[in-house]
Amino acid sequence: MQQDSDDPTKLESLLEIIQKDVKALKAGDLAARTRLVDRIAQLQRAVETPAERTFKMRFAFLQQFAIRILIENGTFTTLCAKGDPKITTEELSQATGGNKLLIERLMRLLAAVGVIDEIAENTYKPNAVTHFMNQPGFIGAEKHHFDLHTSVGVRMIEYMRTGAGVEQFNDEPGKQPPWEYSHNGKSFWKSLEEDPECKQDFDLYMAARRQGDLVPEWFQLYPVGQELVPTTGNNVRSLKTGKDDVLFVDVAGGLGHDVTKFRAYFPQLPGRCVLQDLPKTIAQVRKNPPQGVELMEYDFFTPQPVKGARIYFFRNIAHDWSDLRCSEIFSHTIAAMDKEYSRILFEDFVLPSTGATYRSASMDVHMLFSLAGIERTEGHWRELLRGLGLEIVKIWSDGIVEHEAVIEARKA
Ligand SMILES: C[S@@+](CC[C@H](N)C(=O)[O-])C[C@H]1O[C@@H](n2cnc3c(N)ncnc32)[C@H](O)[C@@H]1O
Repeated sequence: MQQDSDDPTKLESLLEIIQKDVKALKAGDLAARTRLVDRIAQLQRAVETPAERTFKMRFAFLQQFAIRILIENGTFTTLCAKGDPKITTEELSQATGGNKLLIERLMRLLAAVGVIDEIAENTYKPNAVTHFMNQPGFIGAEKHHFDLHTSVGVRMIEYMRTGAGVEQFNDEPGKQPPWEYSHNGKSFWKSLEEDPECKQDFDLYMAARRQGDLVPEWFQLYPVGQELVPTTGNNVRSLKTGKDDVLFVDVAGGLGHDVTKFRAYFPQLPGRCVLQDLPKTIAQVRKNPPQGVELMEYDFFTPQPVKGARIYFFRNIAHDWSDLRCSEIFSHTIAAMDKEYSRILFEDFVLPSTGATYRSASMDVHMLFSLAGIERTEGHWRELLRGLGLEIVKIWSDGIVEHEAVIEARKA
C-alpha cells in the first residue's frame, strides 16, 4: 500500500516548511508556534503507517484509565510532591499504599506518552506535563471526563439500538439525550447538582481550563480599550456612569474567573460588574468572593433581572445547548437589553467551513454527546441570532482557527 513516507519529496517539503517556522518562531513570530504544532503532526502522520496510526487511536483511551487510577490512589500527587529529582515505584507504593506492580505498569504507559519521565528501571520523575495536570482544575478535568463521560460512550450503542439513533438536538421535547440515558435519566446539570464532588471538579475545571493555553483573553479579542470608553457623551462607545449602571454581566460565569479578571484589568471603567450562575455555584463563590464583583443567583431560563447593562457575556454557553434552548436562554437577556446601549457577547468557536482543528472538531463532538450542544459555523451563528432579533456587529477573532472568537451582537 502506497503511503506518504514512501514519497521523500513530501517529507522533505514538510521539513522545509517546519524549518522556516522554527526560524520564524526564533525571530519572535508567535503564530509560528501554532503552525509548527500543526506541521509536526502532519509530518508524523506522513511517516506513520496506517496500522501504527490506528493502533494509537484505538488504545488512546487507556492513557485516561492510567491517569485516573493513579490520581485516585494518590500516586500522581505523590509523584509531583516527592518525585524530584527521582522516585522509585517502590517508594511510590510505600507512600500511597498502592500496589507496586499496578503502579509500574501504569507508569510505564504514561512515560511512553510523555506524561512523566522515566529515569531508570522503575524510577521516574514528574515533567512539566505532570505538574500541569496535577493542578486542582486539571485533576478536576481528568475526573470529570473519566468519571462522567466514559459511561455515555459505554452505553452509546445500546442507546442507538433503542431506536433513538443519534439525534442532533436531543434536548428538544420528546427526546432523551445519551447523557440522560446513561445517567439514570438525569440531565448533565442535574448530575452535577446532586454530586458535590463532581460539581466541584467541574467548576474548578471550568475556571482553570484556559490556563497555559496561550490563547488570548476575550477582552484582548474584543478590544475593550477601544469599544468601552470611560467618559460620558454622545459617543456610541461612552459608558454610563450612574451608581446603578451595570457595565458587565457574566451570565453563567461559573466561579467568576472571567468577570474577576475583567474587573482587575479595567478598574478605571465605570459601572457594576455582576456574576450570575446557579445557586450552588454562587454559594461556592461566596466562600471567597472576588473583589468588585456582585454575585447573583440566576437561572437563565427565567427573565433576566439585570436590565440595560452595557455587556451581557455568555462564554461557552451557546455551545452547551440546541438552537431551541439557546433561543429560550438568550431571549430572556435580549428582553432586558437596551436597544442602543447594550451589547451581547458570545465567546465560542466559529467553525471554519473547511480545516477545523482537532480541538474545535473534538469540542463539537464532545458537546453532541455530553449535552445536546454544538459548535457553530458562522452561517449557523448568523441564522440563530437573526432568529432572535439580533444583528451581529462584528466577529472578533485573532484569525487562528484553533482559537475561539467573540461574537458581538445588538438588538436589530
Ligand atoms: C460550560 S460552563 C461555562 C462557565 C463559564 N462561562 C466559562 O466559560 O468558564 C456552563 C455554566 O452554565 C451554568 N448553568 C447551567 N445551567 C444553568 C442555568 N439554568 N442557569 C444559569 N446557569 C446555568 C453552569 O453552572 C456553568 O457554570
